[in-house]
Amino acid sequence: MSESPVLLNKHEVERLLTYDDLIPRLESVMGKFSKRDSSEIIQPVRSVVPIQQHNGFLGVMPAYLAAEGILCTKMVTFYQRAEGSSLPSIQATVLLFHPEHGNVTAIMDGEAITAKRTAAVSAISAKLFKPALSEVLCILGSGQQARSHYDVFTKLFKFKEVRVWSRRKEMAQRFVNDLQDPVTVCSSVKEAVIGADVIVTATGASQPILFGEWVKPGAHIAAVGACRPDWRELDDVLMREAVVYVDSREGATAESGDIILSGAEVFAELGEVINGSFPAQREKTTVFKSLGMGIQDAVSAKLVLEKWNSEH
Ligand SMILES: NC(=O)C1=CN([C@@H]2O[C@H](COP(=O)(O)OP(=O)(O)OC[C@H]3O[C@@H](n4cnc5c(N)ncnc54)[C@H](O)[C@@H]3O)[C@@H](O)[C@H]2O)C=CC1
Ligand SMILES: O=C([O-])C1=[NH+]CCC1
Repeated sequence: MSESPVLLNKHEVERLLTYDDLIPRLESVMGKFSKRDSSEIIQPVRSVVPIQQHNGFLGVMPAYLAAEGILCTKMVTFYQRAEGSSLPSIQATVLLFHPEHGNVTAIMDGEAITAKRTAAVSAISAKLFKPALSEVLCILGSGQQARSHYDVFTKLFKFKEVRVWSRRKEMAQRFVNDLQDPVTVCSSVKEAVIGADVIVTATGASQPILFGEWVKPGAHIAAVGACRPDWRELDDVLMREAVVYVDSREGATAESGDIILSGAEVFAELGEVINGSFPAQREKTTVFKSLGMGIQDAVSAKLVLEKWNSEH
């Protein structure tokens, strides 16, 4: 009879998962993934069950990392919520299994993992693609992802100015009120992005909100929202003019409306740049289109469990 799984709630996962530990593991696993060695990593494209009646979907995200001994799946729901709803848009649970025996070893909250690993991967993209002189950070959206991106981007990089825009100005104001450092609240997307060197799009938009004509040449955009084949955050001009990087080519061509509907060409995966097989075109305008990957959840969950085990 196997031992009962460890149960970890959001508070515990948040406490145990630090960006300093997470970033190197994500860099390593993204690099390995891009080598496409199926004896090392198996990660199918996310299975998605649309719940059209309620503006949501259920995604199942399994992954097996042989060398690391990680067998994992995340189950995640995303519901487009009314502004100010008390329920989060993303709710998730992550299961870790014993790869040899198949029993569940841990069941943990996936909200904190999703928030932190997505922001950490965007930060890796910014490290590689942002202009050498990056003074202005702009965040579009004021939800969970906006906050985790603010946290890790301002932890890793020094900006002279940080701007935030949200659909309702009071939500942007609420976001800023929670922070220690000054952040400019902008009244329009245009005002927020003009002159910005790094732009994070982390909204629930399903139509473009960011237009290429406003974007400073050479800027880097970490595009986190619009994770359905018919949803957009970025317009055709931006998608076609920028050098487009993705987390996974298969995920991007199956799920990203920004890529599918604009017809933009994917230049490389983040992992291919990490591996040195494709260049980081830092001097050009770059888009990193993130959809999220099971391997990112898997290494995050393993890290959380290792930390928890070291304390018990
Ligand atoms: N790439 C990835 O790995 C991940 C992507 N996501 C995506 O990131 C986005 C943000 O997620 P959360 O921060 O968790 O959600 P959230 O609900 O906490 O925040 C959503 C933000 O988008 C804004 N928004 C909603 N609809 C909008 C519209 N039509 N136009 C402009 N702004 C709009 C809201 O005002 C809010 O500021 C979602 O699209 C979600 O699917 C979430 C998790 C992982
Ligand atoms: O990777 C992820 O968990 C998600 N991507 C888009 C919605 C949830």
